[in-house]
Amino acid sequence: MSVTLGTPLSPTAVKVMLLGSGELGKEVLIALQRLGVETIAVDRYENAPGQQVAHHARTITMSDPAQLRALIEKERPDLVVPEIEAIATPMLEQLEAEKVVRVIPTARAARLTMDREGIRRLAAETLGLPTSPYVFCDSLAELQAAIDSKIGYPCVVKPVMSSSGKGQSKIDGPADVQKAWDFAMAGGRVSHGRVIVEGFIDFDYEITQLTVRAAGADGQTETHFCEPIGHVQVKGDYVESWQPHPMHPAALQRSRDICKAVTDNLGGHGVFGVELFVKGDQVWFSEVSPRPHDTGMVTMTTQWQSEFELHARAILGLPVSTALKSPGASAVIYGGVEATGIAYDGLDEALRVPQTDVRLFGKPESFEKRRMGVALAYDADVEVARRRAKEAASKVRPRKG
Ligand SMILES: Nc1ncnc2c1ncn2[C@@H]1O[C@H](COP(=O)(O)OP(=O)(O)OP(=O)(O)O)[C@@H](O)[C@H]1O
Ligand SMILES: NCC(=O)N[C@@H]1O[C@H](COP(=O)([O-])[O-])[C@@H](O)[C@H]1O
Ligand SMILES: [Mg+2]
Repeated sequence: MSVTLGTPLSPTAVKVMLLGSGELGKEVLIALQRLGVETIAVDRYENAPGQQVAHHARTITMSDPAQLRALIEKERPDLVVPEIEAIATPMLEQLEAEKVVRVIPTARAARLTMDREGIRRLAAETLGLPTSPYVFCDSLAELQAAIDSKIGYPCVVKPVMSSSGKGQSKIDGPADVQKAWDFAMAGGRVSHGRVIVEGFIDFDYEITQLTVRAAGADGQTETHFCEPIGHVQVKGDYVESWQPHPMHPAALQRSRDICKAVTDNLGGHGVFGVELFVKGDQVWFSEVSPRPHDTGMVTMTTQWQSEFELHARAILGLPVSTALKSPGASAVIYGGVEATGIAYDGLDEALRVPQTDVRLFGKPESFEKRRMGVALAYDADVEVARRRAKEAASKVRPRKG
């Protein structure tokens, strides 16, 4: 097997198009740039983080199949790399079937993980993996009936298409049901009017198990596992992550068996962020992103090859190493204000916290709870790293410009 790369902006260029160019895509694009790949960053708004570092920036409605086809046919990338869920994935399947483009990891994987229903039914019903009990509902009445007959309280309601906790809420009793329904209707990325209600899992901890499918020397696909990433979520959105998260060997083995089953089925090459809930030796599959994961930003300080470099290498057919460099942690920097073109005070103070680093994503518009940056810290002691990452994040003070 020999992989050939080219020169960007020349006839030999290998061209990669990112569909979604937020903070995760930006890092994948930087990793691709370092290998001399020609990059096209697509997003729904202008000056998205990844668009600021790519050769080409395009702004379209990615959930519109006609716009998506027109752009891909015009740019003719070698690879299309979905970075968010809300994409017209059936169109990607068509284009892949017509051999117009290769989709990472596969168009089918992008479709199945585009909403919660495809992946949940695959994991629970086709693969028989343990998940929370769940029902999909199209109305408030169906939601109430599902809770009364099957799910019970407490439970969690989420729009079928949403991420980073948007539209998600926990229901503790009958008084919360209407509110949760209304919140889900307002919070989905594409309004579908459909939700999943899940039984609440009272886990000890949750992890992201980054799983990489990459070509081995003989051309066969190999599966590699990163050290487990522990994280804390508030209102369904990650605020803190660390690596490695200590696990009982039986729970770790069970986790990796689940990851292998899911990623073997989804196929293709690249990084998968498999989210798992753990209680004692019991492990539940929650969901999977067929791409780098937000909690995996910690790998920018903990691994020799970050999850973004791993993704870039794997999709290009290059070898990967998931070796840990140092334990470490990440902590999110939220916008805190509603404004465009905000300023960030306190970077010097943040970086004076030992063994830390900061990424500011450069998002053109800030919202109170929009993730605008992340602080990273490494230390032999993961608890020290967690403290320092949080301290560094707290020193960065976003404000109106
Ligand atoms: N059934 C459940 N039981 C207990 N906690 C849950 C359940 N479902 C979700 N959560 C909590 O909410 C978090 C976010 O849920 P989930 O990953 O489904 O949302 P999301 O919007 O897809 O988030 P992201 O895009 O960041 O992965 C989980 O990491 C977990 O902390
Ligand atoms: N959990 C999924 C996730 O973290 N996705 C990341 O957030 C961006 C959207 O941010 P925005 O909502 O601030 O535009 C996405 O483009 C991706 O990088
Ligand atoms: Mg999640």
